[in-house]
Amino acid sequence: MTIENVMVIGAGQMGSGIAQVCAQAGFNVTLNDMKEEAYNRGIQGITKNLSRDVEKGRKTEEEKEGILGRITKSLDLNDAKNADIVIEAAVENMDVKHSIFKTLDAAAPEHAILATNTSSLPITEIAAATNRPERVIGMHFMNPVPVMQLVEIIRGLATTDEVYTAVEDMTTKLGKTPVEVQDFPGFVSNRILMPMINEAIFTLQEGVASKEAIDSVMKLGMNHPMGPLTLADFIGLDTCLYIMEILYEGFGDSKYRPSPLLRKYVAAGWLGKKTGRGFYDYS
Ligand SMILES: CC(=O)CC(=O)SCCNC(=O)CCNC(=O)[C@H](O)C(C)(C)COP(=O)(O)OP(=O)(O)OC[C@H]1O[C@@H](n2cnc3c(N)ncnc32)[C@H](O)[C@@H]1OP(=O)(O)O
Ligand SMILES: NC(=O)C1=CN([C@@H]2O[C@H](COP(=O)(O)OP(=O)(O)OC[C@H]3O[C@@H](n4cnc5c(N)ncnc54)[C@H](OP(=O)(O)O)[C@@H]3O)[C@@H](O)[C@H]2O)C=CC1
Repeated sequence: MTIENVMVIGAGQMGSGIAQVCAQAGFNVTLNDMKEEAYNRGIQGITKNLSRDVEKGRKTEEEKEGILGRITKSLDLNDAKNADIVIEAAVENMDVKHSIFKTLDAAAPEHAILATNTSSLPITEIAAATNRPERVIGMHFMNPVPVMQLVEIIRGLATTDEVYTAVEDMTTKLGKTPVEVQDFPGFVSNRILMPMINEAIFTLQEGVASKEAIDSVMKLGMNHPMGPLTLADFIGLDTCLYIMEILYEGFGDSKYRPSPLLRKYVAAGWLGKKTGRGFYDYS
């Protein structure tokens, strides 16, 4: 199948990054959020990234304008009527995703693929909200989207080979590397990454070392580009907690219990970089 028109749901850090890389690759992009302010914030982020590319001589001003010109604003999920693929990147919550997928199923053309950028929620369960589970798939980008190479592609129970191949081809057109993964809690990326982050939070909670020391150990000792607490702030502590809860519930194994300190920070609204405060202060 041919993909020309892409709709992205959610203009947060992931949705705006996905919209940027799709527009850069020449796709027509409709970027949707519930609120105009959220859409405007998303476009501001994209514009900032593209302007940096122009300053560094990687793009011309015309290319930047061309990319921005391929992104159209949407505040209504019914704008999916022209989409060949929808990539959902709203909040990590099953009820929200179910409601979005139900609406998209009614609004999008029959041939359209409904993809989700979920970090951990079961693709099969999201697909069950639609009448087209064979056209629902996980397309899991990494943060920051314009920089990271990987897209995990997750098959739901009913996903067809045709849909898998179309998403794999699109991923390659975006300049990214697709990796096939089955539908299990946390897939591969977050099943391995998030318990490490959670353990770092337990280590902090138990007073084993300061936050700076914990991050330094993993940066200098293991050559990670960011320490685990800085990375948690970067991902969003709410998203980290949602993922740990999915792992804990999905496997029924106490080794995945979220750290109480993580719960406390989320309850306080300290969600990391995006709210200005998490383990570190960004104000
Ligand atoms: C939770 C999930 O479901 C899955 C996930 O995504 S888990 C998170 C996965 N991501 C990671 O693990 C990221 C780990 N961190 C890193 O790789 C690096 O710290 C980083 C790429 C984010 C920043 O790299 P850095 O060397 O420390 O900083 P910096 O020099 O400012 O940036 C490097 C390049 O990335 C670009 N960059 C950094 N942040 C960016 C952003 N948010 N958007 C676009 N580009 C960005 C910079 O412009 C810079 O590009 P050039 O060198 O070509 O100019
Ligand atoms: N953060 C990360 O590192 C990664 C996250 N993901 C996944 O990507 C998704 C988005 O995460 P992220 O971008 O970090 O989150 P953000 O909080 O940055 O962005 C989510 C955006 O979606 C909007 N939104 C919420 N509900 C709806 C809706 N019903 N319709 C349209 N828009 C909606 C939010 O609006 P408002 O703010 O007004 O609620 C917000 O603008 C999640 O599923 C997450 O698990 C995947 C890979 C990495």
